[in-house]
Amino acid sequence: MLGLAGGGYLLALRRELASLRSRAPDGPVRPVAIEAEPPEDDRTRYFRQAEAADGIEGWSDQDGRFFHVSHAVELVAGYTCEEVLAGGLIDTLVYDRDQRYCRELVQRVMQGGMPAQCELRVITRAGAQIWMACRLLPIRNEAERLLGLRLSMTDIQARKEAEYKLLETVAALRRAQALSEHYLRRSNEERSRLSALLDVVRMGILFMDNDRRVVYCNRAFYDIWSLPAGEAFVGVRDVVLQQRVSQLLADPAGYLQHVAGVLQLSEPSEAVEIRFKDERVVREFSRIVPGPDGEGTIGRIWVFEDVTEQLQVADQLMRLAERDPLTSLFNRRRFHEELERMLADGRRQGESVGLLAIDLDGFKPVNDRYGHQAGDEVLVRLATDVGAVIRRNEMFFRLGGDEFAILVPSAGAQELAELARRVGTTIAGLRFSFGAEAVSVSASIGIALGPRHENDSERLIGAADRAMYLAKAMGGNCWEFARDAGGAELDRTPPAG
Ligand SMILES: Nc1nc2c(ncn2[C@@H]2O[C@H](COP(=O)(O)OP(=O)(O)OP(=O)(O)O)[C@@H](O)[C@H]2O)c(=O)[nH]1
Repeated sequence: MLGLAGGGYLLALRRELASLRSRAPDGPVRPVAIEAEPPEDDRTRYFRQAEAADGIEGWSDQDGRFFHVSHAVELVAGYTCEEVLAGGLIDTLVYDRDQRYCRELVQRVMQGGMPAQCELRVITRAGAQIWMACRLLPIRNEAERLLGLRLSMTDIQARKEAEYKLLETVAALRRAQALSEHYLRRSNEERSRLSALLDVVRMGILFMDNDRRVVYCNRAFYDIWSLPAGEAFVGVRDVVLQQRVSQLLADPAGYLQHVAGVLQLSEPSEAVEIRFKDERVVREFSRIVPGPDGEGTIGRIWVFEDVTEQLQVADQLMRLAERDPLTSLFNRRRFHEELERMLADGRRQGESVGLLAIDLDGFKPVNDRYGHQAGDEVLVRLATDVGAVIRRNEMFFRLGGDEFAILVPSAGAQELAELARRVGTTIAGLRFSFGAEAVSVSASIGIALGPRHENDSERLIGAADRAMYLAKAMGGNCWEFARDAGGAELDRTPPAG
C-alpha cells in the first residue's frame, strides 16, 4: 500500500500537475495517483475530483496495475468499479483488438516516462462499442521516481461518428471524382477516336451550333472548300464562312439562297448538287443534331461530298450503255426507249412520230474490197455528216451494222419526206478514196409515221423496215413511205446522188 506522508504527497502532486500543464496545455489536468497511499483526506479529495470528471479516470501502480477507477465507468460501460478492477481495467473495458496497443502504450509511458495519448474502443457490458480518447500521464514523486500512471478516458463517440461520416463523404466524393475523371478520360478518348475517324473520311463535315457558329469541321471540309489548313474556323459565324466559300461556286447567289432555305427547316435537308467554278460537283445535305437527352437540338451537321468523279463515271457508263462506240451515235437500246417515249408523248399531245429506217446499199463490198477499217471510215463519216443535217429535236441512231434510224417528234409526212431526201442526198454525196479508188455509198430509207401507220413501237419499226426494203427493192438510193396502213401518200423520190 502507499505510505507517503500527506504534505509530501501534495507537494509531489502539485509539481506533477504543473509539469503536466506545461506539457499538455489543451486540456484540464486532474490529480493523479502517487507512490504512497495518500492520507485519508487527500485520497478523498482525489477521488472527488476524479468523480467530478466527465470520463473514466483510472490510476495504476508502478507496475501498471490499476487499483482505482472512477464511478463514471458504471455509467459509461455498465460495469461496477469493483468488476473492472477485479477483471483488470484493460481486459474488462478495452475492445479485444485494441488491448495489445493499449498495453504497449502503458508500457511505453511507464518506461519512457512521457505522457501519451490514443484513441481506442471500449466495450460496454451490453456489448456496445464506444470510442474514447485516452490520455496516459506518468506520475512521479519529488525524487522523480515513477509512481504509476493516470489514465483519463473521454467519450469521443459523437466525434468519431462525425469523422466517419466525414470520411464516408470524402470517400464518396473521391469515388465521384474518380468516376468523373474516368468518364472525362473516356469521353476525351472517344473524341480523339471520332476526330481521327472524321479526318480520314472523304466527306467534308461541318457542325454548326444553334447560334450558327462553327463547332467542328474535318480535314475533307478544308479540302473541298479550298480552305488553308492552318486556319481555324471554330466559333466563326455561318455567314462569314458562306461569304468566304461562295466565291468558289458557279452560282454563289443561288447557293446562299439554298442555305437560307435549309436553315428555315427543322428537318433534314434534301441532297443537292453544288456546281463549282472549277467544274467540280459537290453533293450537300444536312441534318439537325438532337441534344444528348434526345430533347431539343444542339445544332446542324452539314455533309459535303465531292461527286465529280462519281458523276463522270456514271456519265461514262451511261454513255457506254446507250452509245455506239464506233460512231458515238445513240444505240439500239436508246432508240427503243426514245421511240416509246415519243409515241407516249405523241399519244398525249395528239401528234405523230416519224421514223426513218436507213440501210446502206452495197456496204458489204466496201468492207470486202477495201477492208473493215475502210468500212468503219464510211460509217463514221456518215454519222458525222448526217448528224449535221438533222434538226435539234430529231434523234439519230446507229442500230447496228449499216443500219441507222432517225426519230422525229411532232412530225408530218411532208417534213419526213424532206428529211429523207436530205439524208439520202448527204449519204449519196459522201466521197471516199480507198487505195486510190473513189468510193461512194447510198442508202435505202423507209419512212413510217406513228400512229398513222402503226401505233405500237415494234409494228411501227416493222412498217418502216418494210418500206426500207421496198426502197432497196426499187434499186436503193431512194426513200419509200410505209404502205401498210394507208398506201402511198407521197411519191417515191430518189435523192439526188
Ligand atoms: N466496217 C464495218 N463493217 C460492219 C460493221 N458492222 C457490220 N458490218 C458489215 O456490214 C455489212 C452489212 O451487210 P449487208 O447489209 O448485207 O451489206 P450490204 O452490202 O449493204 O447489203 P444490202 O443491205 O443488201 O445492200 C456486213 O459485211 C458486215 O460485216 C462495222 O462495225 N464496221
